[in-house]
Amino acid sequence: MKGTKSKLILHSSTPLRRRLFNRLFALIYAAAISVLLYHHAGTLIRRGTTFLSFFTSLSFLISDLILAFMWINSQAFRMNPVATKTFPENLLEVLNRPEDFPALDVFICTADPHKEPPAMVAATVLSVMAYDYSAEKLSVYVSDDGWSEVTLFALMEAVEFGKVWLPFCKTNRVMERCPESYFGSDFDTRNCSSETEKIKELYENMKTRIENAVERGQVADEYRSSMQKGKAFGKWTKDFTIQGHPAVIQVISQNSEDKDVAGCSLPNLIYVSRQKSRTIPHHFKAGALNVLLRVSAVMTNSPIILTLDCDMISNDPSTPHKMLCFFMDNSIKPNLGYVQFPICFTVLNKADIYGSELKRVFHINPMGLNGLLGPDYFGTGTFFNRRVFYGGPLSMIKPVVPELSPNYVVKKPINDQAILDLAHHVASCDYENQSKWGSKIGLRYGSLVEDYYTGYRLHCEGWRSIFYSPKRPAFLAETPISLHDVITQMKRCSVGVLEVALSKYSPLIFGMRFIGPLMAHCYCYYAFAPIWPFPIMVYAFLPQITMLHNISIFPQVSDPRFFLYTFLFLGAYLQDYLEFILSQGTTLRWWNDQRMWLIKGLSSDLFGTLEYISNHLGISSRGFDVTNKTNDGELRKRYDEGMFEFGVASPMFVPLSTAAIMNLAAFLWGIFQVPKGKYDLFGQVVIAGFGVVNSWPIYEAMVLRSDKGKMPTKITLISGFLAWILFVLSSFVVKM
Ligand SMILES: O=c1ccn([C@@H]2O[C@H](COP(=O)(O)OP(=O)(O)O[C@H]3O[C@H](CO)[C@@H](O)[C@H](O)[C@H]3O)[C@@H](O)[C@H]2O)c(=O)[nH]1
Ligand SMILES: [Mn+2]
Repeated sequence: MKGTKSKLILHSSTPLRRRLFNRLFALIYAAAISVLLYHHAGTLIRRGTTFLSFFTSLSFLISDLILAFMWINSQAFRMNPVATKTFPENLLEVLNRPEDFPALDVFICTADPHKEPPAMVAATVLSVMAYDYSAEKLSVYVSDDGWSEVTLFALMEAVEFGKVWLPFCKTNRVMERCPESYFGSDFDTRNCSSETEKIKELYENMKTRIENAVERGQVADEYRSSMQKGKAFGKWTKDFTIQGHPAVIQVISQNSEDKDVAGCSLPNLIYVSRQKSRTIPHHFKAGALNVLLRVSAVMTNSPIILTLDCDMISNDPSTPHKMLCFFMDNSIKPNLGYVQFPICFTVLNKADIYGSELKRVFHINPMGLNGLLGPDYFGTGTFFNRRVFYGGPLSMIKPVVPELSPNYVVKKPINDQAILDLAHHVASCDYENQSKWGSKIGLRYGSLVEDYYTGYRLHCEGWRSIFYSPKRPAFLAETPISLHDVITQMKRCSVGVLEVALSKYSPLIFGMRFIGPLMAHCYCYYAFAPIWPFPIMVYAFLPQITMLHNISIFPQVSDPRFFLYTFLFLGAYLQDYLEFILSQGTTLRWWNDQRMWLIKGLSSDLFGTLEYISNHLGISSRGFDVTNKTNDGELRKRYDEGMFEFGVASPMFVPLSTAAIMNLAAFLWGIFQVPKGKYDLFGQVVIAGFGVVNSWPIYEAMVLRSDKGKMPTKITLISGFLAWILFVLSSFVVKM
C-alpha cells in the first residue's frame, strides 16, 4: 500500500517545445545586433564631422545598446519555459486523514475605504472563507491600513451573511464563491429557486447597509449597540487619525465557537489595523503584511500563507488542494518558498486597450522562470511556506519572541487574553525598531514594489518558487479602466524597480552572484524597465524631426543595412506576437499591448524616473498611491466601448501627445517628399507612419471627441507648442 502511494505523482512539469526555436533564434538575432552595433560604432568614428551627424549617430548607438541590453534580459525568459500541471485527485489519496492537511492563513490587505469599497473587501473575504477546506484549518486575516470602522463593520456583516452563504455554496457546489460574481450581471433571476432568491436579497441588503455606512463615514448607532461585537467600534474616537492611532485587533469569527446555519464551523476571521504613528515609517503594504505575519503567528501560525489584495477574489474553491500538490511533495518541499498563481482580470474590454492583462508579466515570463528558480512574487495570489520569511532554507533566523517562530505550536484559542495582548504588542508601530524585520525577516522594505523585491531577495537566499496556471483561473482581480489610473500605477512600479536596480542588491551585480546569470537577467528585465524611455524617445522624435528638415538618417531601401533594420524590427515583433498568440492572446490585444509599451515609455517610465530622482534628492517623499478601484458608470461605459480615457490634465500626457503631433507632422511631410524623389526618407516615413497608427486614439481624443474622457485642451495646446519649439530648436542644430 505504501509503495503505490509514494508513486502517485502530485504535479508534473513539461518544457515547452518552443524553447529550441527560441535558442536558435536568439543566436541569429544576437549576430544581427552585433553587426548593427559594429556599424554604429564605425559611423560614429568616421562620420563625426557635423554636430548633427555626430549627435544622431551617438543617440542611435546609445538607444540600440539599451535595446540590446533589454533584449538580452528578455532572452533569459525564453531559454527554458516550463508548464506545470497538478493532480489534486492523487492528493486525496496521499493525504487521506484530515489531520494531514496543513492549516492555511489567508492575508488580505486593504488601505482606503474610498478607493477600495468595504463591500468589495467583504465579498473577497467571503470568497476565500468559502474555500473547500476544513474551517478548523482556515483563518482569514484582514489588514486595514485605512483604519476604517466601516471596513470592520463590513467584515462583521460578511460573517453574518456567510452563515447562510457558505453552506449554500457547499451543498450546491457553487464555483463562484464570491457572492458579487455569483449574483452579478450573468445571474438569471428567472430560473432560480426561492432559496437562492432569498439569499440574493440577503446579499443585496448587506451591501446596501455597508454602502450606507461608507456614505455616512461611520457605523450607525443601532449597529454599535445591537451587535454583540459592537463595542469594538468604541476604539474609533476623535483623538485619533488614520496616521496616528492604536492597534485594533478584533476576532470576528472563530472556528471553535461560531457556526453557520447548517451547524458547521466557520473559519476564523480577524480584523487587524496596526498601530500607526506620524513619526514612524510604516512601509506601506510590506509593513502591513509583516504585521499580519506576526499577528497570525501568535494566533494560528499556519505553515502556509496566502497573500491577496482586497480586489482579488477566489474563483475556484479547490485552489488550496491544487497548491498542496506542490507543498506536499517531499522532493521539492525543503526549498519551495512559494507557489504563484497568475493574476487574471475580470473586467477587461475586448481589445484590452491598456494592455492590462499584462500577459508577458503574469503569464509568459513566469513560465520562462519556471525552468529557472521560479517566478517573481506578484504580491497577490501567492501561497507561501511560512518558513520562507525567516532566512534561507539552511540558515533559519530565530525571531526574538519565540511565539513568532514558524515552528511554534499555538496552544491557546485565538481570543484568549494573553494571545490578544501579545498580538497587540507585535502590531505596535515601534515593534520593528532595531530588528531584522524588513531586512532579513518578513517582507523586505526599501522598494515600492515590495512584492518583486521580496521575491528577488528570497531567490537570492536559496529559495525557489513555482508558477502554476490552472485552466480555470484560481483568482480574479480588478484593474483600473482610465489611462491616468493605469499609468499612475505603472509609475509607482517604475519608482519601485529603480529602488532595487540602483541599490546594493541590484540584480546586475548582487543577483549575478547569488542567483546566476539567467535569473539575474530576468530580474534585470524588470529592474531596468525605466530605461525604455531613452530608445523610445529617440525613435519617436529623431527620425521625425530630421525628416521635417529633409535630412535622411537611415539607409536606403537598396542598402543591405535596410534589410538588417527590417529583420531586427520584424524579428522582435513577430516573436513577441507569436508568444502572445500561443498564450491564448488575440491579435487585437497584442496590438494594444505593444502600444502600451510605447505609451508607458513616454509617460509612466519617464515620470517614474523623475520621481525616483526627486525622492533621492529629498525634494519629494516616497508615497504609495493606492490604485482606485471604484469606477463610475459613464467611465465604465466608455471603457466597454474601447475608448481611451484621458480626461484629467496630467503632465504625464504631455510627452505622449507631443510625440503624437510630431509623428503626424513628419509623416504628412514625408509622404509628399518621397514621390518627389527623396527616396532616402523612406525608412523615416515608415517609422513616423508606425507612430501615427499607434497614436490614433490620441488624435481622436484631441479633436474628434467631446465626452469627459477626451484630451484636455490644455494638454493639446502645450504639446503642440512643445512640438513647434522642438522643431524650431532643431533648425538651429541643422545649420550648425
Ligand atoms: O499602505 C498601503 C498601501 C497599499 N496596501 C494594499 O496593497 C494592495 C495593492 O495596492 P494597489 O493600490 O491595489 O496596487 P496595485 O498596483 O494594483 O498592486 C500591484 O502592485 C503592488 C506593488 O506595487 C503589489 O503589492 C500588489 O500586490 C500588486 O497587485 C492593496 O490591497 C492595498 O490595500 C496596503 O495594505 N497598505
Ligand atoms: Mn491592485
